[in-house]
Amino acid sequence: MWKNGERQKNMKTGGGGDNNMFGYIGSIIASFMFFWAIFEKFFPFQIRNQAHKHTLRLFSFVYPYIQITFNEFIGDRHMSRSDAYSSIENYLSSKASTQAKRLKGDIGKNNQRLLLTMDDHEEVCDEFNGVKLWWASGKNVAKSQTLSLHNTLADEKRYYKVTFNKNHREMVLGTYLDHVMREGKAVMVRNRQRKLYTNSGTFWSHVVFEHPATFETVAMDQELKRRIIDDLVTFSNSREFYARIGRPWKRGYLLFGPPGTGKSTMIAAMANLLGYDIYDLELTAVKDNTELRKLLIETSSKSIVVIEDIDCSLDLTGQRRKKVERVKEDEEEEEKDQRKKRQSGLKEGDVKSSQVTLSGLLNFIDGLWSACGGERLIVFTTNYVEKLDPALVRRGRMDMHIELSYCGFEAFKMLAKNYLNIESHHLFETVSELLKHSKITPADVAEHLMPKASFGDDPELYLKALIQALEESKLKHKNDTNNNLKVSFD
Ligand SMILES: Nc1ncnc2c1ncn2[C@@H]1O[C@H](COP(=O)(O)OP(=O)(O)OP(=O)(O)O)[C@@H](O)[C@H]1O
Ligand SMILES: [Mg+2]
Repeated sequence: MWKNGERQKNMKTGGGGDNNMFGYIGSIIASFMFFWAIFEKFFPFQIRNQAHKHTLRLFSFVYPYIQITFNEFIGDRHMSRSDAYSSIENYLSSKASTQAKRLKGDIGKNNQRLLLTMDDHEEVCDEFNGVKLWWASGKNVAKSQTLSLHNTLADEKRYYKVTFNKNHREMVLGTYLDHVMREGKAVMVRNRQRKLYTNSGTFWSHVVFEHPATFETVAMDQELKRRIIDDLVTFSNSREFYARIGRPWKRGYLLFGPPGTGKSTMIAAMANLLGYDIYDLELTAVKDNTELRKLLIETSSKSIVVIEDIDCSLDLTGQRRKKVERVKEDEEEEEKDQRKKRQSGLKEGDVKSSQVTLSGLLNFIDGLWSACGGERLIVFTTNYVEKLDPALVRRGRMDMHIELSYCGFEAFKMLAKNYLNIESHHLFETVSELLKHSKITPADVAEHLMPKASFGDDPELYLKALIQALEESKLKHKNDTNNNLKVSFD
């Protein structure tokens, strides 16, 4: 904790580049206070008022510091909590936990972690670009409204006050306070309870988002995984870059691959990596382009807008597919449609009246209003990438195309480590050979590695069951290839 004396000592020893003159500040202040006390006792109000004005002028002339106060509540009736105050509170929490002697702890309504802040009348020191600043918390207690004859309401007005040398005025008012606000908001975002939004009509409703998936648990090619993580992290740190080149701060990802290869799981891992909310946009529940635009405007910054199974949601000629009339291509898709309909609560009649078009969706992705809020990912998933209109997935709209495919040996090893807690086994070689000749998804492999009472803790039993499934899959794959050959000879 920084005391006033220490602050002055630091200024003298080069902390702020001042000379010895400031060593006398303490005694000057004490003398002023002494004279002021006498003055207040013997002179009338008008003279005192004038003298006060001049004293402040003189005081600010010799006082080498500047102070800025941030009040907790703003507005005439102090009804709303200041965003700046909340940002500072979050910004200072890490400093408070290491420097302050008295702390306050709380889990706010939307917080998922405990937030430690400094208690009233504590002080912490901060350093930015080699410049020292002192933050103090305080409160003014004013007795305001009288509730009854005997009761008074003590009105506590809390504030943060930052003190710094006047030589650094420009830097503090410019970059430093900007940095505090931004960092404070980032801490707030990291601490908040994240949400999963779904749309019904023009409204988003949400539940708390607590998906356990992380990139460590997603089984896939390691090199591809590293590239995706790098891309995401670079994106989230590129605010200035996007501002400089004049592009909205957003990035599009297209995830494609067969069912059960981890597309939805990866979206959850992305949200967990960056601490974003998810907006799961159900296009079949959106009436028209206007409604689509309205929904987008309501999404917040630091979020992922997801459209799952994009090929099922849009007719790629530009008109929405009429689901009721659509010829079902196979049983798998039919099941998916039923699921979508159930999720969105749509009746068949509703679907016919929907008019979201491909161009409406393109505007949704890169229209002017998509820039509102900033820092947003748009993720499409599909099982059939070849069915998508090239305009929809061109670079700039969908910046990164990620193929999630059948389970390879590397992905298997990751699943074995996560599910069975083993990194090697004599059966791994057999699994590796079989994986080369069978098409099995990570979801299927994971299913075989799920705990079973009859297998207990013995990894060998799980691996043997998996090997059997792989052999069956290999056989099926071989038969399918033979059948295809027969057709082509006819
Ligand atoms: N690559 C993977 N790594 C780890 N687990 C996976 C992976 N792929 C699938 N799984 C497991 O399988 C389940 C289904 O996966 P997920 O829902 O992500 O598939 P999907 O690709 O979205 O399928 P669909 O195309 O049908 O939506 C998940 O709960 C997850 O546990
Ligand atoms: Mg999915």
